[in-house]
Amino acid sequence: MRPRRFLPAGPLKGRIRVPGDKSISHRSIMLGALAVGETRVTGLLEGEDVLATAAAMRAMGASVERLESGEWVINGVGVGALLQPGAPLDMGNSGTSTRLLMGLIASHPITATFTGDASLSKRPMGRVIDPLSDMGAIFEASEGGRLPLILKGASPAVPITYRLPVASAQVKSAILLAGLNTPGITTVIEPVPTRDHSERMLRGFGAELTVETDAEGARVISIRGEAELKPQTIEVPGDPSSAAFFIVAALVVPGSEVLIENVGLNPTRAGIVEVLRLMGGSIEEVNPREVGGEPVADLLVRHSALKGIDVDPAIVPSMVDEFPALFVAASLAEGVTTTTGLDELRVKESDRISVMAAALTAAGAAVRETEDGLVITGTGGQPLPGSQGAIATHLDHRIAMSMAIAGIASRSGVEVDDTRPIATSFPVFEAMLDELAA
Ligand SMILES: O=C(O)C1=C[C@@H](OP(=O)(O)O)[C@@H](O)[C@H](O)C1
Ligand SMILES: C=C(OP(=O)(O)O)C(=O)O
Repeated sequence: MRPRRFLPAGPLKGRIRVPGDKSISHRSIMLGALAVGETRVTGLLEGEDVLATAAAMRAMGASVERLESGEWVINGVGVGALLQPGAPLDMGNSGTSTRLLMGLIASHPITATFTGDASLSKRPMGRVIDPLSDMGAIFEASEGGRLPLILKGASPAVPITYRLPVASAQVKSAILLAGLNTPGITTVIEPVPTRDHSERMLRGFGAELTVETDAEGARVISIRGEAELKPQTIEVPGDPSSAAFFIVAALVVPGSEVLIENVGLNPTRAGIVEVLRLMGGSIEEVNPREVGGEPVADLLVRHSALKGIDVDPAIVPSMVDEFPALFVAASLAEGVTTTTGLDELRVKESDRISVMAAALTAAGAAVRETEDGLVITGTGGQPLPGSQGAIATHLDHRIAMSMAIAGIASRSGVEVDDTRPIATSFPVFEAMLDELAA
């Protein structure tokens, strides 16, 4: 364990550039590994989760090499040509690697064992095992559909039409990726829209993919299988989920003004910006442009007097990873913030509802946990008292980073029990925070 006490900071000033988007980085490597020829990626996130994806694609025959910081070159094997890995695939802490790779392997004639850390081994895999089994893949999972598990791919796989029972981009993507090497048309029906990076990137790599809206307003996404992918040059935009910690930090620490460059603002990801603005946050979009087929802008964030609000549950999928950071903002706002519809947060790296309730309470915030959310009464801009002992982060990077921000906005600091998991998604987080707060 690597504990650290995050101490109160003066105004945050300056400009930062957050690392590349984690979702897009995973997909760049996976799709590059399936295209015949050389894919070049710049701005790749070199976090542990993405490195787990890179190692897995290497183990299945692709060449995935780092040239310099963020700059990678991938030589793919072609759809249908993944090799059987010689050893178990260690997915570390990464749900995205696990579920998307299960999709890829499900329609290849190979067998793979998936393992992960203590956090990942508690997370539900039934949500991908069910549809991929319908496509013909065979699973031997641990109790409750968990890791470690063995997956035997189907050859040929059977195309399906599947209606997502949970709003999950990982489940959607797993089925679409399985569809890549499945004869015929594989369809996913998505009643609630989730991040659409897979759709954008599959199309970019040349797959035949259509998106329609049905009579009930659900998205109907179809992919034609036995696709041939063409190698691409990809510039990965900055990760809005990483930017969120610094947006909140700049909003809550008096006197702050921070420019966060190159933040991806895909509408299926940008819910946090909308909610913080509704709370009164000053977040200005400077130089809006397109990077790697995604909308991007620099965000100028200034300290603001935040007000509590009722967060509309319809916005949850577009900010599903940002609630821990939002809870910190709510703890420092004036009045009550109510969140509902957050059931999915209970099956992330930790149960982010309970763990954040306990963490913020330990830091002196007024928090009440409900079945599907938190009700937080803010301090009205006064710093949080701070924590006595160490806050338990349960191998969850986003809990650690959120409580670090709570610490800099506290009177006595907040101690986090383990900062190591931060490296799964944002290895330079502490260095950036220390520099801005210096
Ligand atoms: O598809 C993706 O890249 C992701 C989807 C989301 O998970 P779910 O699909 O489980 O909601 C998100 O929480 C995760 O960080 C990344
Ligand atoms: C939920 C997350 O990631 P994953 O599901 O890939 O572990 C996250 O990064 O917050």
